Amino acid sequence: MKLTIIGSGYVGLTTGACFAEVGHQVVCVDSDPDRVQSLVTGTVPFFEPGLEALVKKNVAAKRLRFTGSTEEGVNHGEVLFITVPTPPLADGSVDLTFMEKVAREIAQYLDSYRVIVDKSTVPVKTGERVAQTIRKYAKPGVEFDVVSNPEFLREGAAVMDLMKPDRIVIGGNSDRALALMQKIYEPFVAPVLVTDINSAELIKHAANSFLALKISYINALAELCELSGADVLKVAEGIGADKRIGRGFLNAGLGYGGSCFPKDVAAFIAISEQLGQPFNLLKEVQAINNRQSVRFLDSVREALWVLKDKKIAVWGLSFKPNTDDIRSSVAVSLVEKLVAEGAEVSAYDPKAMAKVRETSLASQIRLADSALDAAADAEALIIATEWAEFGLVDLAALRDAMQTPLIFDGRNLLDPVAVRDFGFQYRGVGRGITTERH
Ligand SMILES: NC(=O)c1ccc[n+]([C@@H]2O[C@H](COP(=O)([O-])OP(=O)(O)OC[C@H]3O[C@@H](n4cnc5c(N)ncnc54)[C@H](O)[C@@H]3O)[C@@H](O)[C@H]2O)c1
Ligand SMILES: O=c1ccn([C@@H]2O[C@H](COP(=O)(O)OP(=O)(O)O[C@H]3O[C@H](CO)[C@@H](O)[C@H](O)[C@H]3O)[C@@H](O)[C@H]2O)c(=O)[nH]1
Repeated sequence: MKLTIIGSGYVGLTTGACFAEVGHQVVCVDSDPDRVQSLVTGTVPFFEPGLEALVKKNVAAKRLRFTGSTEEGVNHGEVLFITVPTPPLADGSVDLTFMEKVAREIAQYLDSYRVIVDKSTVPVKTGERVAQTIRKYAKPGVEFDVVSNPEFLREGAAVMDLMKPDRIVIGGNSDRALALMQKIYEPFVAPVLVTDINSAELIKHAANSFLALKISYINALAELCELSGADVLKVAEGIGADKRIGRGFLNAGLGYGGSCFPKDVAAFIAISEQLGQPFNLLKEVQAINNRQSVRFLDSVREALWVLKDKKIAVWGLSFKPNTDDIRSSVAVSLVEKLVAEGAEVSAYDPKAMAKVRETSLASQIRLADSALDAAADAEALIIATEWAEFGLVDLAALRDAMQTPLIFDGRNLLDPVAVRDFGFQYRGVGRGITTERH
């Protein structure tokens, strides 16, 4: 089928490449000329495992191309997927100006029937507003349908998540549109859930908020583990073995970050308030999440007393491993807090250094060439993102490189017993049982 994706970011580009991979003819539109130029020359402007190869393969097979022209995109696709940003406003509610603008742009070029699919994460009832906007600005009589098809991919595993999703959610009320959507997803082996448009929109915020809730639940337990001498990893294993609970998203640490959870939990709270039923449980989810990094910094201060002039190494700057994305990264905000207190920070990330260089933080810290280089002469090491390579580091070399062998493991990456055997003092999150040497 002929498909158009409007917005070629993490979601748009991965969706476009995966649709092309299963045989659809895809045009990806983006309003950023630099991004289009980069994609035309085969360069994906962010790191996502497997994506660049998939893009190149499908461009070469002439199933995927890029343009800056929405008109070209609207003319090409029988179905138009909107994947533009839906960032937060200061009060937590969603800024829908990108959505509204795209709706107007589509309307301007609409000449014959199209399905307009909202894949961006939007508040419930946005589909209705998109339809009203298109109706208002389109030529009289032109036919179209609006469908909601939320995206559940995770960065770092985006291609796999799109090719083999747990489920595909399609919300709409037109048989014609739903039939086209089913046809698009036919090559994907996944259960398809068809709903009304409002339910589909709500599912996305409900899913992300529930995952964030699981993380805050385990982080609240981590605090109790520290106070009681229990080990949160064992507790997570013990409760996660119950199929009704599940082990996923029970990793205690510095809390959730990234471009989705913080904004989507805030959005769901704002949506619930607008609907007249404040979702107070989610406010506690946010509060626990914020407390994690505060508690973590407190433990660093407790060990080093004053942070001013202390040499602190930080491993990991991306918001999670296998991505170079530093949007709302807890690691970055932790570094900012250390810098604000006068610490001398040396940081290293396997993929995010280029993105950090584009920020003002770059001039305030030392950007190291490797994990060991970051740790040179450090009085403490903080693990802020659990990149696999940090778990494979030569512990003897690390101990010898550091001024003081002290590790704060914000993601429970290392084995406390193993690092203690190498002479380190170690502090994880929620690992009360291991705070003493046995
Ligand atoms: N990143 C994720 O992991 C993820 C996963 C699921 C859902 N989402 C949701 O998907 C949406 C997009 O997120 P993202 O991370 O891909 O964003 P992104 O910032 O990576 O990409 C958005 C792209 O849209 C382009 N754009 C903006 N306005 C445009 C317009 N008028 N016409 C054409 N292009 C335009 C931008 O230039 C940018 O390239 C958001 O609603 C987000 O919440 C994101
Ligand atoms: O047990 C866990 C799992 C995750 N995290 C943190 O949670 C954040 C988000 O992680 P993850 O969900 O893996 O990454 P995202 O790419 O942000 O994906 C989430 O957000 C996307 C955007 O909406 C959704 O599509 C995905 O389904 C949803 O998992 C990161 O800071 C992680 O460090 C934890 O602290 N503990």
